[in-house]
Amino acid sequence: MTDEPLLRVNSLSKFYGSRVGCENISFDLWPGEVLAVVGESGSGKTTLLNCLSTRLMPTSGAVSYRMRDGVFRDLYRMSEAERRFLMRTDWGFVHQNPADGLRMTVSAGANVGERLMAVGDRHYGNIRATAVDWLSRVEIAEDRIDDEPRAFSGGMRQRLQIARNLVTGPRLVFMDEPTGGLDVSVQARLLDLLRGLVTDLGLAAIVVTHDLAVARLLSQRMMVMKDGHVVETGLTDRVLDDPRAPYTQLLVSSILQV
Ligand SMILES: Nc1ncnc2c1ncn2[C@@H]1O[C@H](COP(=O)(O)OP(=O)(O)OP(=O)(O)O)[C@@H](O)[C@H]1O
Repeated sequence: MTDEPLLRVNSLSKFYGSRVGCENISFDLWPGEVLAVVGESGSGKTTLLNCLSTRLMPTSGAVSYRMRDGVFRDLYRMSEAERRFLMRTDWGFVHQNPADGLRMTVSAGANVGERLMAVGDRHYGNIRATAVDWLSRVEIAEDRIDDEPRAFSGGMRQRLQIARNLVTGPRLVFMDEPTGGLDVSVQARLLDLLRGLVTDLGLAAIVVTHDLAVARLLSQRMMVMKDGHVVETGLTDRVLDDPRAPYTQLLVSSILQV
């Protein structure tokens, strides 16, 4: 274990004109740590996630990331090519809608395999074997490897998206409502699977969710947002069992429908 964080977020703000997206957000994320960002619709969760993953440029603030060589780099001062390289190799991004993270008209095997090719693997036999292994890890039968994801159920698509993201061994995964839009029984199974993978791989993750059960199951720490601001942060069990901010108390007692 290292005694340095993976990600350092410093006074991050994003405004859309005069409207606050998120404001003055600071935290450290440690290797292997899962942070849940919760809050009702419009609280700024997606804005924050998109800024952290450099899909969106913040208005002010800095985020530094500890690269594999141990050196911290300011994400917003990197070149576009460097950021793309990080996204291909060291990071994953799991979208709520699997169609946003998959190529729907190429086979399941290719969806996983092309990420390996993007990091330089050229050996067809290895790529296929690794793809088969990853499909089985996300409970997709080997005989579906040549099928396109559009022939898959919602749950299978989401599991495929997860395999595509994890096959390159990322150190940090961003997830935007990873179980949203699925049937409740499918959600429970997916959540179990995700929890197992995150633990086995020692992944660090930032998970945006409006579902406190997802936060409870996946994260060690959580951050509660309202109107673009963090209203409470702490260990997930502490925040859920003993919420201190009045807004968190409302959330936890389910008075608020988020
Ligand atoms: N492209 C945009 N242009 C202008 N305002 C935006 C834009 N995107 C988000 N906002 C505003 O920023 C605030 C935060 O929105 P954001 O989507 O980050 O919240 P959220 O918590 O992710 O909500 P949801 O759960 O509905 O996705 C809201 O007031 C929203 O209206």
